[in-house]
Amino acid sequence: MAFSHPTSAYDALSHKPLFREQGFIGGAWISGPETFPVHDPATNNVVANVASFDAAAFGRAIECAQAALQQYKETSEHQRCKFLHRFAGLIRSHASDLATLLTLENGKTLTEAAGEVEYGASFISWFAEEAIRSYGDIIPSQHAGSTNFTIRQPVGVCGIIAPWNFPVAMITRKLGPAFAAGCTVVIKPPSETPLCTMALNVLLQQAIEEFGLPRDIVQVVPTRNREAITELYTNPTVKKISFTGSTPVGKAITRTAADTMKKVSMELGGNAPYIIFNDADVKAAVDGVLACKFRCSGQTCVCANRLLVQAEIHDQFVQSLLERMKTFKVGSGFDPSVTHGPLVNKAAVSKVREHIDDAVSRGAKLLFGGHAPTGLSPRELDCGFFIEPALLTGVTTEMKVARDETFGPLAPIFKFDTVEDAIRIANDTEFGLAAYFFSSDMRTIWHVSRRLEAGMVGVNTGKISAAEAPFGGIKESGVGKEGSKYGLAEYQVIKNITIGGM
Ligand SMILES: NC(=O)c1ccc[n+]([C@@H]2O[C@H](COP(=O)([O-])OP(=O)(O)OC[C@H]3O[C@@H](n4cnc5c(N)ncnc54)[C@H](O)[C@@H]3O)[C@@H](O)[C@H]2O)c1
Ligand SMILES: O=CCCC(=O)O
Repeated sequence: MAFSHPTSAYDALSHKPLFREQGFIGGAWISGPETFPVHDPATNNVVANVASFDAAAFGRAIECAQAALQQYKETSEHQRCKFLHRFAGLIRSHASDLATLLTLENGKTLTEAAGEVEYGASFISWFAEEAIRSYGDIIPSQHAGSTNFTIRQPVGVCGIIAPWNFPVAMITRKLGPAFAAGCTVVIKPPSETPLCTMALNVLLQQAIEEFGLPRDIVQVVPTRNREAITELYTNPTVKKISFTGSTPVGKAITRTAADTMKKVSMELGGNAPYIIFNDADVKAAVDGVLACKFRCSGQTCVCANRLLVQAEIHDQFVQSLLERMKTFKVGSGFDPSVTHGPLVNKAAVSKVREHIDDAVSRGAKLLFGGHAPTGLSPRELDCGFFIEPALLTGVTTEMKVARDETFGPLAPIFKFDTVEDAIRIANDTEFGLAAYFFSSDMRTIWHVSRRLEAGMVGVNTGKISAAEAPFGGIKESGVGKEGSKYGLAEYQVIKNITIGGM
C-alpha cells in the first residue's frame, strides 16, 4: 500500500505552529544551552533537535509557576471548566497533526496514535467536569455552637514527569486534574518523545490567551540532563510530584521528595497476569490479548506480561492466538496496512530477545516471531527498532519473563491446573498494577476479582483504561489514582474550618 513516511517533524505537520523545539519558561518559548536529538524509531532519523535545560532553568520555571499560582488559584471552578473544555476542543481539532507527531516520535501506528489523542483529550474533558464537582462537607461538631466545614484547595505548584509510551495521554491525565484543581505545573517532557508535549502547549497557550489566564500556569522544561530534573523534586516550592515511569526511578523520586514532604502520585511498572480459565470464551480472550498484550507493541504499563492458561483450554487458546498473530504486520506506523510499529529503541528490542532466549534455554518453545520481521526494506531493518511479536509456550515461573516486565511484544504462556494455582502465580510478584482474567462463572469472577493483588482488574476484557475509571497500582506499582472521580483529589488539600460561636 502506498504511503509516505515523513523525514522531519516540521514537514509532517499541516499546522506548522505545532512544531516547537524550544522550552516554554516564564511565558515564552526559549532555546536552551544545549539541544538533544529526537529520533524516529522506525528509521533512526533525527526528526527534531530539542532544547535541553539545566537545573537553573527548572528553578526559574518553578518561580514563574509559583507567581502564576497566586492568580490562577483564585479563578472559579466554572471558569476552569470552560477553559479545559476549550483546551480539549483544540486537541480534538488538531488530532490529525498530533497523531502524526506521535507516530513519528513514538513509532505506534497512526490508528493507535489517533486513539491515544482522543484518549488524551478525554482526560481534559473529564476533569473540566470534575472541576465543578469539587465538593466539601459539613460535619457536625462535638463542641456546642461549632460546625466543621471542609473545603478543597489546590496543592500548589506541581511537577509532572511522564514517559515516552503515551506522549499525549500521560501528560493530559496529569494536566487535566492539576488545572481543574487550580494548580500550576512544570512539565519535564519525556526525552524520547518531547514534541507532543510542546504541541499540546501550543494549543494550551491558545486556550489560556482566549480566557485571559496567566501564560505561566504551565512551564515546559525539556532536558537530557538527569541531574537537572532533581531540582523539580527537591525545590521546596513544588508541592506535588506526579510521576509515571519505571519503579526504580519512582522510588528514588519518592525518597527525595520526602525531604520536603511533597505529595506524590506514582504510576509505575507492572507485571500483569492475564488468566484464561477453562470456562472462558476463547475468542473473547484472544481479542483481549490483542487489545492488551500488543497495544503500543507491548510497551504499555498495563500490558499483559504473563498469560496463564488452564490445562483443558490451553491448546485451543494457543492455536487461536497463533492464528491471529500470523495476521500481524510489522513496519512503519505510517503504513495503513501495518498493525505494529517499531519499539522505542534498540535496548527495548534486546530486552524482548533476552526474555525469549532465557525462556528457550530453560525449556520454553518459541512458537512464533521473535526475529527481525520479513518484508522490511534493508534500511528499515538496519536502522529501525523492529521485532516480530512473539509467542512462547511452556513458560515456567523460574524464567526471567515471570518476574521482569518485558515491555515488548512477547506473549509467554504458562499452563496451570486449578483456580488457586492461578491466583498464587498471578500474585507472586512485587508489582500490582493490572490483572485480567476470563471466566463465565459468576462465583469465579467474584472470588478471583477480590483475590488478585492489583489496582485494576479486567474481567472478560483486555480494555480497562478510560477517563472515568480509577487508574493506578498497588504494591510496588505505585501510589495514587489518575482519572476518575478520585483523580482530582490528588492535586488538592483538604482544609477543615471549624466555625464556633454559632
Ligand atoms: N503505571 C503507569 O501508569 C505507567 C504508565 C506508563 C509507563 N509506566 C512504566 O514506565 C516504564 C517505561 O517508561 P520509561 O522507560 O520512560 O521509564 P523511566 O522511569 O526511565 O522514565 C520515565 C520518565 O522519568 C524521567 N527520568 C528518568 N530517570 C530519571 C531520574 N533519575 N530522575 C527524574 N526523572 C527521570 C524520564 O526522562 C521520563 O520522562 C515501564 O516500567 C512502565 O511500566 C507506568
Ligand atoms: O502505559 C500506561 C498507560 C496506558 C493506559 O493509560 O492505559
